[in-house]
Amino acid sequence: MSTPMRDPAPLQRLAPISVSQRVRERLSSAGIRFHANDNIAEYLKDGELEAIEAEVAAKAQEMLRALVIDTDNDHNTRDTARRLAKMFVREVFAGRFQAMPAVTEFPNAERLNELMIVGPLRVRSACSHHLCPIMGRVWVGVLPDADSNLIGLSKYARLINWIMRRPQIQEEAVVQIADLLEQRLKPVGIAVVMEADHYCMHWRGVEDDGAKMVNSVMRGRFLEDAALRREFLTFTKRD
Ligand SMILES: Nc1nc2c(ncn2[C@@H]2O[C@H](COP(=O)(O)OP(=O)(O)OP(=O)(O)O)[C@@H](O)[C@H]2O)c(=O)[nH]1
Repeated sequence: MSTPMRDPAPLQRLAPISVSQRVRERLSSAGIRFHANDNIAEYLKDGELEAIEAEVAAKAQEMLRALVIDTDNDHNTRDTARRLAKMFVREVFAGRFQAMPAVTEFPNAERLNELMIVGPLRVRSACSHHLCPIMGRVWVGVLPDADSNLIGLSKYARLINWIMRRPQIQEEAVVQIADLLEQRLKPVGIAVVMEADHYCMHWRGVEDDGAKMVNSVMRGRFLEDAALRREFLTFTKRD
């Protein structure tokens, strides 16, 4: 009498799935994009970030092994996988996993309607292509009206760094910054200029140490009014 073949499907269904797969499935079924520079904090449950960090550490350990590094006997790399996971999840890419910093908005009680400029603000990121550092500076120009909100000066740095602490490309980073500030401040004009060093060009690849990228977003009155745009750009004159 032959033994009936076992159907492997029910066992596969019971196999535990990784935390990252669980979160990816949750995001996909909600129709939420999870590109490198998107924030997914709202879709993480208690304890999942710790589990993601552990999963990243296990995968990083595999990568070190694939690079033929003897992590068992090399005292310098024994703990590197754990450090990499902590760095990506808690530090340099924390802007993907943490909720937006709290920002108090104040009414524009004195009806300020003149150009305000904040900067240069230091920003650090990494390119989405090679995960090499991007180190730069950002200037923000805001033209408020009576209906606009004001925010504390330090909150510009907090919001911008929340966006930059994700794998980015500079063209998308400046747009995300302008979108967020526009949403919070409701100005009649917003301008963002970013100047950055890309280590994927300095450290590797073409190995050009001097090249920088400068780009900007101009919206509302900054688009319509050349004199206003010039005034802002004069203040952001880079050395
Ligand atoms: N447009 C843009 N490109 C970026 C940014 N950061 C890095 N890059 C570039 O992204 C590109 C990635 O291109 P690929 O050709 O796929 O990668 P690669 O073959 O490793 O490129 P090389 O750097 O030329 O060796 C490189 O040219 C980088 O210099 C950014 O913020 N904006």
